[in-house]
Amino acid sequence: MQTFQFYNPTRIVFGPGTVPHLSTLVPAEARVLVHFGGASAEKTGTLAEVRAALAGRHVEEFGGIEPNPSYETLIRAVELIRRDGLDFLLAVGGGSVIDGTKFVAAAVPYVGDPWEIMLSRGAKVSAALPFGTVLTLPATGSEMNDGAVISRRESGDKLVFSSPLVFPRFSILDPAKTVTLPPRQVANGIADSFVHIVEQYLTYPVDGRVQDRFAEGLLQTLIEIAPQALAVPDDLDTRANLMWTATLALNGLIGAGVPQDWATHMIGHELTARFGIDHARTLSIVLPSLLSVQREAKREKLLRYAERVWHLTEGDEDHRIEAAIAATRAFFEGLGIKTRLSDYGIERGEIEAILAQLKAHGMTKLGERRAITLEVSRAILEGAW
Ligand SMILES: NC(=O)c1ccc[n+]([C@@H]2O[C@H](COP(=O)([O-])OP(=O)(O)OC[C@H]3O[C@@H](n4cnc5c(N)ncnc54)[C@H](O)[C@@H]3O)[C@@H](O)[C@H]2O)c1
Repeated sequence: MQTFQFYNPTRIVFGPGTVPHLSTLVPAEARVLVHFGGASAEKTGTLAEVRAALAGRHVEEFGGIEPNPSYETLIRAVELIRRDGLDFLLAVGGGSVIDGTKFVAAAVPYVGDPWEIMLSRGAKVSAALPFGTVLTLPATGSEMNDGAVISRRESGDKLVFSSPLVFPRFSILDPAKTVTLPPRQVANGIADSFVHIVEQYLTYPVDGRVQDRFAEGLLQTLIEIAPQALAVPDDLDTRANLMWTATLALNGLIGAGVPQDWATHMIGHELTARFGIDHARTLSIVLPSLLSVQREAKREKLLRYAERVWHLTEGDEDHRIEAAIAATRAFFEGLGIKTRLSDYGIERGEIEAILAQLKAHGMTKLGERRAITLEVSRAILEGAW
């Protein structure tokens, strides 16, 4: 196992009916800005519950944080907070609203151009406003981690930053808040969580037995609950399992002490930035091809994945690896997610432009061994077409 530090200060308040806990979780004297996305938070009644829990406080609201939150929108929240002297943020929504809130939290006290936060990948963050979250979409793990992904529309960038200063103070995880999700978002959440786990598991062995078994347990849970989570929205036990799996998939625990890949994410971000494809769908396009191209580098873990996650024990090693990659693709397709670039109407000729974006963003040595050069990314994208 590799040397590591594990730090996670986010309080999780889990279970149906937990939104009223906001009344004690948000400091009484705070001047609060509630962040939300589109119409869903209002329509589903979650905002009304939040307002009721914070009645009597100084509370302002900022809606319209879009999926793949944009710098252009978030900077308006920064201006509002500075103007009105607000000092506590509450994100109500999925990963986009929470990520956007993290950026705003860091941007408000930032001296200089806040985009530098993204360009420095968070290294320049030295202060941030405190914030909590009410999660409505199990997918990203953003509710219990210190990372965020922000897009800049004018330049077509989609960049990641992280800082220990942007862990949420608390996150309310109420599975009942997910019953209104359209099937597309449920499928996305399952696929996103799945790939988060794979990024931290399917690398090379370092005898991290605890991490491997945590990861295998989470992957098996997703495979087991996916059909029911999609078919029966108000099965709260299933939704609770999905919610907690998605959080544990990316709260730092399973990745501590083991190598991590993240190449699928970095290539996927370029697909969202260029074509607007949902985050989880980009991952489902890239991952099967990446596993295929990287089969030698990942050989030992692929064999373990085949056996422990998919129970594939028949045939020789190459056959089992092939079958595990096919099972991964079939899992995404079974969620209703197409797994090829061509399924999204993307021309083969676009691959050069995607590679140019990767180059422009410094993504020229990706993966757990930094061995995914642009040439390897080209092979992955061609295999994904
Ligand atoms: N910070 C991280 O660690 C991390 C990890 C992975 C992905 N991300 C980023 O997170 C973003 C994606 O977040 P996401 O997958 O949570 O989706 P999202 O937050 O973009 O939401 C997707 C859609 O679902 C709607 N929605 C949310 N909750 C709903 C509900 N309960 N009922 C009905 N509709 C609802 C939203 O309004 C939105 O239209 C991407 O930008 C991605 O890059 C961040």
